[in-house]
Amino acid sequence: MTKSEFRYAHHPEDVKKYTTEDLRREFLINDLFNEDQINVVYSMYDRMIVGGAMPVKSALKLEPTDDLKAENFLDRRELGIINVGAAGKVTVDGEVFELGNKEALYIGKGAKDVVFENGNEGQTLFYFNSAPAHHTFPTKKITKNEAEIVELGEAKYANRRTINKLIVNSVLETCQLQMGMTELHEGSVWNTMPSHTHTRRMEAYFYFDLEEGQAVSHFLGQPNETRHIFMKNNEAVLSPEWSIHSGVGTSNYTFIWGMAGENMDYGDMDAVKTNELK
Ligand SMILES: O=C[C@H](O)[C@@H](O)CC(=O)C(=O)O
Ligand SMILES: [Zn+2]
Repeated sequence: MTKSEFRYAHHPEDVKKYTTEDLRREFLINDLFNEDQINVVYSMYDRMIVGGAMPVKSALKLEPTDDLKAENFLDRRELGIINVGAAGKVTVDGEVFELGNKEALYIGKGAKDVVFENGNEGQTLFYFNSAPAHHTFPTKKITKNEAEIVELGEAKYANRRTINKLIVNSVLETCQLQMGMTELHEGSVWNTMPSHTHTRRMEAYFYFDLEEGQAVSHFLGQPNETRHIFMKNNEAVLSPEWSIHSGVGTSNYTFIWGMAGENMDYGDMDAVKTNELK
């Protein structure tokens, strides 16, 4: 079963007036994993789809939603999946890909049958992002061994973190999707500081491996007009092209970032000086 939701894009002048409840309704995605269900949010930010699949008793087939008006989900799209749970498998037109925890799969445009299945080591949880695509690049599994890994931050700023660039153009070709996973080291709690915007691309963050009872305060908004959303484990948040996307946790955590838009240049960011944030 697939549950689908549609989200509009916003003008930053409107978002200035949003209450906590408005911000959460528009930007927070807090219902990604339900037993034997696929949940998708179709966003007007670069038509990015953010989703989660939790196969328990049965295998789950990725079905097109009404927003897609397509025969198959990937007729005009590409897909990036990262397993944030126990081992599971994804079958793409008959080809089986075993995905362990924190392993990724890129699926090119045109694949017809994408099926998610649980393994037998515990509960698998597949987080995914999908963007429009106009060319078919090969489907490929990516582990940390193939990833481009960058160490960032400093313990004295509580932001030591390992950036695993999994689905990026230095690792494999995609049309516009870029995805990766950033792991905060123990004792480090700040991500994406100094923060940045990139008007050429939207972004979605998905926070996981956050200890029970802890929270991440995610910051959004234009650099001179920021807001925050308190987030729990396994929740995602949409970041408009004009918004910063940074967070601070009450403990360490891991998050997945996914982007779609104009260019494929990971380094294309407009940095914001930390002491100029408002
Ligand atoms: O545009 C790039 C993204 O915001 C993230 O990759 C940043 C990030 O993971 C980090 O600094 O911790
Ligand atoms: Zn970014």
